[in-house]
Amino acid sequence: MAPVRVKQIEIGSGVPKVCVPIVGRTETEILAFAGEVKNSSADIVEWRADWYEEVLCQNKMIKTAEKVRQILQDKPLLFTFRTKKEGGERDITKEAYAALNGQIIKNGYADLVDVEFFLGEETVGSVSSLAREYQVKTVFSNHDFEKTPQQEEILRRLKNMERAGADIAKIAVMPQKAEDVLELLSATLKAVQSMSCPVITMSMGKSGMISRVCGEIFGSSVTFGSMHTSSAPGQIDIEALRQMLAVLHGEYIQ
Ligand SMILES: O=C1C[C@@](O)(C(=O)O)C[C@@H](O)[C@@H]1O
Repeated sequence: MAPVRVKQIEIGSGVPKVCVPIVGRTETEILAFAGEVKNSSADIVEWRADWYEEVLCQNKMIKTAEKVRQILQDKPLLFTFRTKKEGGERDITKEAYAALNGQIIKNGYADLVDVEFFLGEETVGSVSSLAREYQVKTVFSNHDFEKTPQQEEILRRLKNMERAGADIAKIAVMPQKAEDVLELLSATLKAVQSMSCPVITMSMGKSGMISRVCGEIFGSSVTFGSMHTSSAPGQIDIEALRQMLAVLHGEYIQ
């Protein structure tokens, strides 16, 4: 598997990289959050733009994006509009989704963009080819907030993302029982053994929390941690998460 370099960060080698989502509804909230994350130990910052109440107002959105970029300076930024269907805050047409991501990519406001895989070939293809042109990395993603598909299906989706041109392939699923967490971890291990792009996986909720700390062993290259507000169930506070990653990295072995 070949790691992906984004600014000073290498995704897909060593300790999983910690990504903290900015989840603010107003520009004031978003910029304050960006300031806090900038000064934290986060390796990557995700801006969950579907939370922003002005996200579909092009002028305001561009101005806010420019300010976020300025505040974060050299911290890698992942831009994400999560659709309602996959657990996000609002709906969007495919045209508006492609236009929004296009604006962010062309203006150089993000280092990585999240591309929802099930939006279909046309949208995924147009956003990802633009990203490639502007040297922005793509994280193809899929989320199931209800259940966990079988490991063969999880693996199939990750591989399809790679085949469709993802720089990084991501899937988040919800466990209904402990076996579901094993299913996700098993699929993750098989993915890193058979794919060439890094993968990001997580089992959500409390029982899936273990999957957010063991990426160094089973292969998930990024883990999402929270700073006072989380963007998905089961996210661990960034400081506690750092410690758990350090323990599993072997830093506390005597
Ligand atoms: O895709 C993901 C993963 C996530 O859903 C999680 O479970 O941590 C959180 C989202 O903000 C992010 O876009």
